[in-house]
Amino acid sequence: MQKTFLDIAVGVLRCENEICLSLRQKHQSHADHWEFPGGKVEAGESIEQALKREFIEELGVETDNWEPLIEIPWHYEKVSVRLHVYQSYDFDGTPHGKEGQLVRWFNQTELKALTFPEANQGILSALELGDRYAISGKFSDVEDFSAKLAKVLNDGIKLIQLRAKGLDEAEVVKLAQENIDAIHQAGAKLMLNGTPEMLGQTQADGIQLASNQLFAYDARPIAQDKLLGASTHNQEEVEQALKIGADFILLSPVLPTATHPDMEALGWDVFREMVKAIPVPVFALGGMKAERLNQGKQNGAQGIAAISEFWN
Ligand SMILES: Nc1nc2c([nH]c(=O)n2[C@H]2C[C@H](O)[C@@H](COP(=O)(O)OP(=O)(O)OP(=O)(O)O)O2)c(=O)[nH]1
Repeated sequence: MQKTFLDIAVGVLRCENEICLSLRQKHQSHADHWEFPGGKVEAGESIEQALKREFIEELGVETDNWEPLIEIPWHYEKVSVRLHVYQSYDFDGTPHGKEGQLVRWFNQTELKALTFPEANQGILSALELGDRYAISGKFSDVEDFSAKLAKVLNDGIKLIQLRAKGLDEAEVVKLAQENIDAIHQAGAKLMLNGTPEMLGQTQADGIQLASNQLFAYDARPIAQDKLLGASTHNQEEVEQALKIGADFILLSPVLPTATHPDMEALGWDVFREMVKAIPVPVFALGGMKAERLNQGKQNGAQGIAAISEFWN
């Protein structure tokens, strides 16, 4: 049976590193949970119009320039919602709880410790991850790896996957440890293409599970405070990735790619339809070039992932 979703406009209002939240009240569902202000989209309203109205009604501030961040479909016990999450830095006035609710600014790093409605996990991931994901490609030796990594960091890329198929596990762990300080100093995060055990031996930020690894687990294989990325190519793999609590998904190949000439490309139309049903950020992989970033976002992606485009 097709469920009807209630469209909810959700606004991440930002001021430098801080984000404005309000506390849901006793008479509401998800009482005492923090939320990004917003509410139901009324008939005939665009998301931006709904956000402007809600922020005036609930927080007494005029807002503008809302940009899409992520769309989250979610089934609660009594209602199914589609959260249309937008963000903006543009507001006039001081947000305050016009309906008696507590309103507070939080530093982005504080959000993980707060209690939100379940659907918000994907919003937190979307805020944490950038919009470009670099996957390491060929390198001749350790020095060459570090030089190529330095270029990626210099380009402002904040999410990097260490993928080195020619090395054994101990060598990958060593390479990760040798480069982790440079990555963290640049404000970036390192994902290991490897196992939970390897993650435990490094200070990397998370693991990227290959599609054939996903089915080895029934539940999330790493701690909540680490990032779990899942590589997928079809609906079945996406469902398994969500079942084991992936924080974000790589979906490929979106376009034909020289690395996997045997695989049929999904194309943007299929990609967009699949993303619509996924409640966490999705990176488009396969044939990605920097200039495709906007196209990816228009098709619902968090951003694009690539080897050759970023690693050279
Ligand atoms: N505004 C907002 N709503 C959220 C967030 N996360 C989340 O799951 N939701 C859900 C909770 C509600 O089911 C719905 C918001 O609808 P609403 O804000 O008009 O609902 P409401 O206060 O009248 O409360 P209720 O009907 O759910 O009790 O979206 C969030 O971060 N912000």
